[in-house]
Amino acid sequence: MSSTKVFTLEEVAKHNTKDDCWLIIGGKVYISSLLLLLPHRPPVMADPQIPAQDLDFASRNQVYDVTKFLEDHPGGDDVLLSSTAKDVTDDFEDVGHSTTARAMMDEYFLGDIDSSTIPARTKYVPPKQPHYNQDKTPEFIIKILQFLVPLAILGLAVAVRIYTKSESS
Ligand code: HEM
Repeated sequence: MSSTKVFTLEEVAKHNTKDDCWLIIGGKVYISSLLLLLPHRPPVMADPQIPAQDLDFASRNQVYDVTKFLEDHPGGDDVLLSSTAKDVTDDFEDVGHSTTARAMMDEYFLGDIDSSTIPARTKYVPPKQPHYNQDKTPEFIIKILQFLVPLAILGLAVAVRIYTKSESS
């Protein structure tokens, strides 16, 4: 049995101040033979509670107590304080934290989060756009005509002028 503590989102959310700041950051946990290999992090032993069918890929969110790190965080304490009470894995990854940063995390590790307490992400559905006409042909024809019609009128005028001149002479 794993001795890692498991917290609910509600429990973690209570720790959201400068004097007591917990974060939920996860990662893709790849399992190779009996080891869980978290990218850029030292391998940890496979959790026997993870069902066998999930053994080639599993996702595990973890809870970190970063209270002591707030002042030293190179990205500032504000960003950490506004990262409480939610899964900030994507934000953490978007910053592109270095391997050094990832190695530091072990120092602040508290336990796992019960992922069933984290609300499922809502998938972004783009609003329906009015049908966009990909066919540019009519626009193109109008542009050509705008150029050709005055040219044709000019040509006609020149032709009439030449004709009337030759008639009179
Ligand atoms: C235990 C958790 C965390 C640790 C140990 C940590 C550590 C670090 C370290 C060492 C850096 C310096 C750059 C690097 O080496 O990558 C850094 C930068 C930064 N971190 Fe974190 N961080 C943590 C969580 C977070 C979270 C949750 C956010 C929020 C999204 C965040 C946002 C930033 C930002 C914005 C920078 C500045 C990046 C830059 O200036 O290029 N960090 N962090």
